[in-house]
Amino acid sequence: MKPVLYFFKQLYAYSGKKLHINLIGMVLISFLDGIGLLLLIPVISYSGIANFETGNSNISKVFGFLQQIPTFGGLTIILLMFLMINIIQNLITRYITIENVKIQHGFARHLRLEIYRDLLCANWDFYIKRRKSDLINTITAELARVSAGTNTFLQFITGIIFTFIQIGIALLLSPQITMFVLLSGLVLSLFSRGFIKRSQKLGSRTSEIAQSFLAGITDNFNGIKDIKSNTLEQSRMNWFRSISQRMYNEQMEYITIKTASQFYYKMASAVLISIFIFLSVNLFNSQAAQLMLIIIIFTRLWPRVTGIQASLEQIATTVPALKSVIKLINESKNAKEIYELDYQTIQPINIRDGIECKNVFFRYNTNENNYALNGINVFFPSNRMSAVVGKSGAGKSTLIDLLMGLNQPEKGEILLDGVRLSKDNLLSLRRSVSYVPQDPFLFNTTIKENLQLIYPDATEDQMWEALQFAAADEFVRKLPQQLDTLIGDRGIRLSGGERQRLVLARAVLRKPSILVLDEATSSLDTENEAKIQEALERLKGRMTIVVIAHRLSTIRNADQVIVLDKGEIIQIGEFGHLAREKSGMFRNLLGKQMEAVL
Ligand SMILES: Nc1ncnc2c1ncn2[C@@H]1O[C@H](COP(=O)(O)OP(=O)(O)OP(=O)(O)O)[C@@H](O)[C@H]1O
Repeated sequence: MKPVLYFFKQLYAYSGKKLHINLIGMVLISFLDGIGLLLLIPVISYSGIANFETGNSNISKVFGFLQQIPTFGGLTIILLMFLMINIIQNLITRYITIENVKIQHGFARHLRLEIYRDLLCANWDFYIKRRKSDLINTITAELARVSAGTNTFLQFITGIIFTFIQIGIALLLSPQITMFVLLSGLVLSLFSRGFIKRSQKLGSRTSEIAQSFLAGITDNFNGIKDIKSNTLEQSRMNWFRSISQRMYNEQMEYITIKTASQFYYKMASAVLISIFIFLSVNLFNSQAAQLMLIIIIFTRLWPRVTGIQASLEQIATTVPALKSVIKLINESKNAKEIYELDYQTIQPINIRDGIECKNVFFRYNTNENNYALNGINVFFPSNRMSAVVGKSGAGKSTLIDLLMGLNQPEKGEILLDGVRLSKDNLLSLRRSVSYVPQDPFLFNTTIKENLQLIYPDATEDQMWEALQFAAADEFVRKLPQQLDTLIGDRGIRLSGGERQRLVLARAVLRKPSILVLDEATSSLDTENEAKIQEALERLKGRMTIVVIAHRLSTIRNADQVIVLDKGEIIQIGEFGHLAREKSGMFRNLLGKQMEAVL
């Protein structure tokens, strides 16, 4: 129940006045509905089907005034009232339906925006601990279920209000019959708790299957090349078949529970009404008028009771989705690192002396003993090129993630010109960094728009200059529409090297003061690598460059080379100097690469 309350509070905070107006509208409709129902009685009386005796009964008191009106006029008045009530009732119903949909979708949009903003503002650690497909699933499928749940919840409130007012009217007409219906409803609701529990369990399974489905599909298309080249189609098809079957079973189970509970209620209704009529006629000698009332009250009140039950079951299936959305909201809020998205006004940092790692320790999992970085002390001088090398898993990417403030040291500190890197200067640092990752990201749009992504105000001349720097101008000129050429999903229409050069051009376009390259030249041929090397050489005095390189030839001109092994710095110095250290790992790495080339 807690998650439902949480969302109700959120919904209330979001819709406020609108929800009040809707509630008043619902009360009005219920009253009008009740009056319409009451009017049926004199109509029946006039028609002569049954006679509601005058006297002391509640009904005769309500309709006593009608006796003053001549028969023909009375019926006309009643029918006109009936018509008016129906028109007003339907107009309000239409208004409320539209307003409820507005509340439902408006609330979903509000939640979506909030969650997306929180996700964008969450730190890197939040992302490395989660599957991307789970995040996608929560903000798409689970949120859609929450939105549908909001609708059910609004229906539930409507149901409750209607029921209470109908109960009031029914009590006015006949307290005994109403009490009987209510007691029966209560007894049945005790039996139906099982349905609600089963619905909730089913809802958890729905969430879990949807999560696995999206994760599997995402992996499938991300790894389609591997699937094709390793003939894994058959096994993927088997996986797909099995998860589709689970989805089918789950839908079938859902409909089985739903129809079972509805069947149960409808049968109970038929049995109860039969018993009641039987008892009324045989034991209490009720008249036609009373029997009419029994049927009217039963047929009006009972569907409300079953409607509430159906809404409760549906809300129960939504609870797991509510829980996972709440979890995501809380976790992303706890991982907040950006407090104001409009950070264009934040000035980039201009590093004068350099960036220093002082006794830095970092591990990905604080429950484990393994440190990815273990007591790192190093200085990256400004406007110089530093290269980080080491075997796979040595901690190179982790180190530059810390330099960019993506992760924070567990112990020790990162100093920018002597000032500790903290949340106060984090965005200034990020605004001065351009980063080229191992697996660079290109949008499925034109080259121009991909370049503008980093620097929206760039002129075409500046773009060509950046492309030339990255040795990418030649291939872009050869493309049919040059800068306006569409490059396909994630740049798939370009070769690996072309993609890398384009991303490099994008990185230098905004002339950052810090350029971080993670394996940025790994897909380049020797000729283009040499061009990049020259370009980096030209930039050396103008920006601080940090390069991770497996291909050691790229960093031949680096001002300092940092050799990492198992999270520790084991060598540091100039390329030539390290190359001459006979027992050093750098020479070893270099030797292995030379062997590979030969
Ligand atoms: N997200 C993560 N969660 C847990 N451990 C991680 C994570 N990323 C890296 N590690 C671990 O931290 C250590 C350093 O990894 P890192 O990626 O920094 O190495 P690297 O030198 O950049 O390797 P490579 O050259 O293969 O990219 C490795 O032992 C790795 O398994």
